[in-house]
Amino acid sequence: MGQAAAAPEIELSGISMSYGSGGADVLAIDRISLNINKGEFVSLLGPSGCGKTTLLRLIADLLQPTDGTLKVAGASPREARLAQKYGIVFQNPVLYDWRKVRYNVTLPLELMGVGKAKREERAEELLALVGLAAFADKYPWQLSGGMQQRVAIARALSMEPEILLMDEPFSALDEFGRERLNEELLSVWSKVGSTVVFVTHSIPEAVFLSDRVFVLSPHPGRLSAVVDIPLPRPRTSEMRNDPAFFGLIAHIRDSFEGV
Ligand SMILES: Nc1ncnc2c1ncn2[C@@H]1O[C@H](COP(=O)(O)OP(=O)(O)OP(=O)(O)O)[C@@H](O)[C@H]1O
Repeated sequence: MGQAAAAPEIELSGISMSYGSGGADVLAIDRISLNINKGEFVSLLGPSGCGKTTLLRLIADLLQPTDGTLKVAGASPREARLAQKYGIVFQNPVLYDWRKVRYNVTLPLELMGVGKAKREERAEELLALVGLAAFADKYPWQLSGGMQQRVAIARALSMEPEILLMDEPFSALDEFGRERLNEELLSVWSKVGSTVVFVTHSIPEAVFLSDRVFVLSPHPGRLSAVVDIPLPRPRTSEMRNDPAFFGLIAHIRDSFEGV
């Protein structure tokens, strides 16, 4: 796991993105260049409005840049999307309340025409992976917010995506739930090995999870620092009390000063 890979899996060069047209343009992203390696866990970190979601949507092919080039595994984001390379987890889990948990997880497989037996097998595997095997036949509304987000993660992993894009997935949870989900996400990631791009405005969350943190500054959104996180893996809850952990948080906080 980590950064030891050949060609970068995601390459952004000189990416800019403006919203709107005419005199009212908002420059959300201003000439951002960065590379993300295969199997790497990176965070996009910054205050509200710095363009984190925009950047994630550009990678996901949900938006087109106004300038610059973006490559995913050597191809365009469109080709990557059509090749099912992405799993996406949004801030709000967007589950279907009338479908049991197992059928929420298998929805993408159903849409792709995967047979029932295979779908059932995958649901069992994925729910075990996110620690929800016992909840397969519950409905989403019977689960806590954290459990619902675990269902959304299982669903995002159902097509075995090479790249997992996560947009502030735990921001609606309390501090305890968020820390637990951070640890669970790392345990899932260590098993699936996807490249993860994780959007957050929490410095401790970015430090705890990532191999590298891309720090963004707002108005317009620019890349202001790239911080390596050399904490060993697997990361444990005890590491949150480690001076090295606090040191990295302070270092990133300092990089915001003057922003
Ligand atoms: N559809 C849109 N039309 C016009 N401006 C937009 C649109 N979406 C985002 N913006 C603007 O682009 C900038 C970046 O927004 P973006 O949502 O990417 O930031 P963010 O860092 O994800 O913020 P947050 O943490 O609040 O979600 C902001 O100034 C925002 O107002």
